[in-house]
Amino acid sequence: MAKVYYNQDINDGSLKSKKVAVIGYGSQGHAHAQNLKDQGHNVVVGVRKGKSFDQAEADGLEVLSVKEASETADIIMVLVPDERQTAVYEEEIKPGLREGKSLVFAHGFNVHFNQIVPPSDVDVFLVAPKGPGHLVRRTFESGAGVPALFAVYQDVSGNAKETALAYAKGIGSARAGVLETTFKEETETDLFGEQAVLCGGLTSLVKAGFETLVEAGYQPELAYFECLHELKLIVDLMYEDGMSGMRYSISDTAQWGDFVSGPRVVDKDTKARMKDILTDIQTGKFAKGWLLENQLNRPEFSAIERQESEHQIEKVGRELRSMMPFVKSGKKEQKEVVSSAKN
Ligand SMILES: NC(=O)C1=CN([C@@H]2O[C@H](COP(=O)(O)OP(=O)(O)OC[C@H]3O[C@@H](n4cnc5c(N)ncnc54)[C@H](OP(=O)(O)O)[C@@H]3O)[C@@H](O)[C@H]2O)C=CC1
Ligand SMILES: CC[C@](O)(C(C)=O)C(=O)O
Ligand SMILES: [Mg+2]
Ligand SMILES: [Mg+2]
Repeated sequence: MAKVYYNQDINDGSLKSKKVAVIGYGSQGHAHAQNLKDQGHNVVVGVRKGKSFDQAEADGLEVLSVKEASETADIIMVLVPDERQTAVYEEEIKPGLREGKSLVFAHGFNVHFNQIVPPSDVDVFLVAPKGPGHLVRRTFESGAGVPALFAVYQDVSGNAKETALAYAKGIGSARAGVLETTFKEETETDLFGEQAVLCGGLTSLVKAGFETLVEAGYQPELAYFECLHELKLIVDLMYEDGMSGMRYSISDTAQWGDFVSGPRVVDKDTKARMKDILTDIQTGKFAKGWLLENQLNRPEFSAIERQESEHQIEKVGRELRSMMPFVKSGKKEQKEVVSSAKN
């Protein structure tokens, strides 16, 4: 069994005397900065002028440029998008990265794929929450937490593991469980999970189900409720009590259909394709393609994003959700705070 660290296993005293720079104030950045601050840590946000800068100030945080924040902090957490990290690191973080400091990531991508080569006199580790940043904040505020992985890449001080665990506790992850890994394992499993199961696998499954019903003449609104809206309710049961817990709540008819039809949808060929996806991740083929797509200014990314937002399931969903005020948009909340801060 892997060792799982919880709050009571972690002494975060040493982190209290350090200054933490959270670079970037997006999905993960806003959650880390606010959670650490709420836990009594000394936090500065480093971000360029603009939307995020205004938001961080409106949230009551000390905000500096990336360069200034990196200069003043002992611990520098890099939370700008993966594809932009190398440029931001080279131009604005590296100059302030002196001996004795810690360079931290929430995903091992750039270090593992050799895009960022840290100097040899700093600690390098990652603390990677296993959940979207907006939920890292939301669960923290509700008294809970999102589990996280940590990995030490370089331990110059001899305290890198202690600091990583203290950081994980600071963002609330040790309320749920913190697990040790390596940069390689975190990077490859995170990419695999989001591509094959959590994001790519899921959206393709939902769309295929929706399209199958609509093409067979069923109402799109009904197909939306059946294939997307209800998914949360089913996943909530799995989150609470595992697959058998979910099956406890569904009808025996549904459970029999689950047993006999599920494996017809996800069969050995699907698993073989999952293995291909994993191979592309392990060999660096996926990373190379993603970095190239960004160098070209994201032509394919933008085209697919536009096409996806115009899919019938999205149009129907927007209409149906507007009639369910209890289904709150996390995105809307963020925008409202920014605009009210500017007014
Ligand atoms: N999203 C998630 O839930 C998860 C993310 N991670 C990892 O966390 C890291 C951050 O990802 P995520 O939170 O999604 O990132 P976001 O896309 O949400 O980050 C956007 C933030 O980065 C800032 N930014 C972008 N470019 C620059 C720049 N050139 N200079 C300064 N600031 C800049 C943006 O500022 P502006 O408003 O000015 O554009 C904004 O504050 C990644 O390594 C990711 O893999 C790990 C676990 C989950
Ligand atoms: C599942 C997507 C993720 O890996 C995450 C929220 O954990 C990401 O990179 O955003
Ligand atoms: Mg992830
Ligand atoms: Mg990820």
